[in-house]
Amino acid sequence: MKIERVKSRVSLRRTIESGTEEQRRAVLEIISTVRARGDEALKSYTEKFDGVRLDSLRVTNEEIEAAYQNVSEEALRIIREAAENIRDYHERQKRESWIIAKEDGTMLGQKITPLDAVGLYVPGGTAAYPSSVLMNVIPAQVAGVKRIVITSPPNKNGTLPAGVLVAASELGVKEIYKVGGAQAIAALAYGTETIRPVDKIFGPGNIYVALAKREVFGQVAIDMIAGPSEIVVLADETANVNEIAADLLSQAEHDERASAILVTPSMKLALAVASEVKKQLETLPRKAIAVSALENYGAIYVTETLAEAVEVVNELAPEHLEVMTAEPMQLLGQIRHAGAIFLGRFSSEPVGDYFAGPNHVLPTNGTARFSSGLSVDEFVKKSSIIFYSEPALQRNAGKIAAFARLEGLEAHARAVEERFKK
Ligand SMILES: NC(=O)c1ccc[n+]([C@@H]2O[C@H](COP(=O)([O-])OP(=O)(O)OC[C@H]3O[C@@H](n4cnc5c(N)ncnc54)[C@H](O)[C@@H]3O)[C@@H](O)[C@H]2O)c1
Ligand SMILES: N[C@H](CO)Cc1c[nH]c[nH+]1
Ligand SMILES: [Zn+2]
Repeated sequence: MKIERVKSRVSLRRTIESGTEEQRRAVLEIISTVRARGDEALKSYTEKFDGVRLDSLRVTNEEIEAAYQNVSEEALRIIREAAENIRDYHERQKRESWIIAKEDGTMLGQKITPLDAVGLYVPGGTAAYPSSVLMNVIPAQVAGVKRIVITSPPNKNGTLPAGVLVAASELGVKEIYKVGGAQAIAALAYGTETIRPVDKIFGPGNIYVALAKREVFGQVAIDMIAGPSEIVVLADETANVNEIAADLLSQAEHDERASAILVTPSMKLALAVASEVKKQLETLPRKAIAVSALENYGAIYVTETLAEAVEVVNELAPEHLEVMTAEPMQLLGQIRHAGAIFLGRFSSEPVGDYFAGPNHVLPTNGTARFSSGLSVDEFVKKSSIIFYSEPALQRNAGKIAAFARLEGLEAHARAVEERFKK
């Protein structure tokens, strides 16, 4: 890993991928074909891109039962325990509707209503994560969403990964479709004979999925366009070199565009971590991916002081931040921008990816400066409630009408005055 001395003004912000002209055109064509030809379009795109002709798009009970045969008892127990932790954490995010009554009889409030139907896209390939099924479905359930749909591209045998099916089934998700790419997003947004449309689409995917989500935004809501994983470790000379190296690699192995950065005031630690990362890479099954990620998006930044290192972290605004210093709790107040903050040496990043309870869908590309991880809030909407009593309106009618006339909106003014015409 490259070692660089820095003060601040460092950035890991990559440009959000907008795809090539050809990819954008392909996505537009896929969406319009799905709108025109429905299920038949889904089946023919699945044949073309995923190499399998399906008779039926929906996952059957038999497929779910077969999936259970391919997941060990132990894995099942772990999925269940993780799900419990995730549910427990998200239950605390739940907001209640509220209403207040004033002395003059006015009542004001906010009504929380879950979305009716959401769709979760689970990417195919090696990135099919059962943990992401838990992280998206559980907040939806806690919010009270009634209809939760999962879509994912089938493999060549016409099935979905066993772990994904088992995780979905453990949560009671019944509507699962074997459709991937832009065609899946089009089906969720506009509907086909088999797939009824949803109100909001969640989940990551490749460039075709990302472009399709952007294209259908407006017809439906979307969560975010998530970028590749990122980790920043903030450490001082007291931190354990092997543990830092292992944690950096935990995110570098995700994707060739993943980013892993150490920020430290200790040159001694920087040198030791650089050499330990090299050593640990040798035995990693996903070495090629991690090497490429570290070459292009990895770095070790050395600052003069710990305070400067904290400033660099805030500049980076990483998806995941690990604080491995003598007193991690004392730095918490100074950290302004990070999707998730892992404190101390026993809070390794994968603890959050799988098990602790907070969501692992987090803001990337420096967007932690202004946005937050996935939560129950993204699965509800808020309606304001207004009840004005007669005396309350009488007392304020003149002011409201005057405000309306200030904007030149006479009908607004008259609507209020109509109540008190003599
Ligand atoms: N940020 C996260 O949390 C996170 C998590 C998991 C995966 N991911 C990302 O998800 C992606 C997974 O990618 P993937 O490709 O394996 O699976 P995917 O499910 O995203 O895409 C597969 C689909 O892409 C479509 N496709 C492929 N080639 C096409 C072409 N030439 N024209 C039109 N459509 C085409 C096909 O319909 C296919 O079904 C990766 O980019 C990975 O980084 C991100
Ligand atoms: N670290 C990823 C999000 O950045 C989530 C994940 C899923 N499985 C393993 N990790
Ligand atoms: Zn991860």
